[in-house]
Amino acid sequence: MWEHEQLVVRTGERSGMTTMVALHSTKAGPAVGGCRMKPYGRITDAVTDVLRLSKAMTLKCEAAGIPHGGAKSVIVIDRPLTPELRRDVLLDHADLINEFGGAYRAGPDVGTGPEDMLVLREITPHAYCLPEEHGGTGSSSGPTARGVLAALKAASQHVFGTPDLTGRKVVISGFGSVGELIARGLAGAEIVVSDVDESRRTGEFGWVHPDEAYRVEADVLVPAAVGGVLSPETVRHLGAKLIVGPANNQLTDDSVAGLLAERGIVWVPDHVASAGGVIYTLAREDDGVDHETALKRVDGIEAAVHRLLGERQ
Ligand SMILES: NC(=O)c1ccc[n+]([C@@H]2O[C@H](COP(=O)([O-])OP(=O)(O)OC[C@H]3O[C@@H](n4cnc5c(N)ncnc54)[C@H](O)[C@@H]3O)[C@@H](O)[C@H]2O)c1
Repeated sequence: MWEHEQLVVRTGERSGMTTMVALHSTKAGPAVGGCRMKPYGRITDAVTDVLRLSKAMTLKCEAAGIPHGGAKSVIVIDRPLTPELRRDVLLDHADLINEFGGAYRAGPDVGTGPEDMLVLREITPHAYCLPEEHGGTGSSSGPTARGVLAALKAASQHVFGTPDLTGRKVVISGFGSVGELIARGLAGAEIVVSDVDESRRTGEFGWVHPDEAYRVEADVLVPAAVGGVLSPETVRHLGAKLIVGPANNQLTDDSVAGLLAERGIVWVPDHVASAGGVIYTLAREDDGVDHETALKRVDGIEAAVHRLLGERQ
């Protein structure tokens, strides 16, 4: 069933590249969501991605009690990006964002960062997370990782009877900006990391090949790379008892949640665990609260996960 309010796909005038915005819902307020920039095999793959991700943003805002709806945008990279081309496609995308008249407000996502938001701002006021020296809150990776750590505490209490993961084996799949901060926030745990990018292997933590990350016997698995990693096939071989991570849309489809429950594996939905970034950004940039107050709101994810897992019992 079609449940989105709008999907707009445009060919950029400057760049000739395809960019798109999916507005899932504005019922709770203007829709927010990141701008993803990456190559896709086919345009239809990008459309599928933007539709799923925008719906997940609605769920994320709802779960976090934020008065916003969900949206997402995608810039489809179809050739090597020079700095000029990157700028052109961002400006094209900013034109598209403006067509929504404030109903869609963009932030960074995979492939974009605060410097790109600065380029969007040349054309549209509807871009969050500018670099701090330009008055924004910069990268949201820190608050996102903090939110995952809060979710981990509550879930660990539920599964292991203690919020403390000291001595427990934690596998983190995706050793990028959020994955690394989660690893550093779990002092005392036995951390094993995994990444398709071998250059991320530093020797500081244990290492497992990405193909094995979901099979390794562990107490906790943290999906921190890409979506669609929990499928009927992967769930059959999962080696962890608890799954909590920031990667968006971890399940290949909703039925996988039932398969996890059948195997007795506790999974905290990604739209709950990964909300720290959006909670922090909106608290600072829309509500104008200070850093500490915004972090306290992020820490509220712990109580949200307690409620969620309590209800499931
Ligand atoms: N950064 C945020 O504030 C934020 C907020 C909400 C959700 N998320 C989600 O969390 C995840 C991580 O975000 P990030 O900002 O750390 O991204 P990132 O790009 O910094 O890191 C992702 C890492 O995953 C690795 N990777 C890619 N495919 C992989 C695979 N198949 N197996 C193992 N590793 C793989 C990449 O090499 C990279 O090092 C993403 O799914 C993102 O959408 C991030």
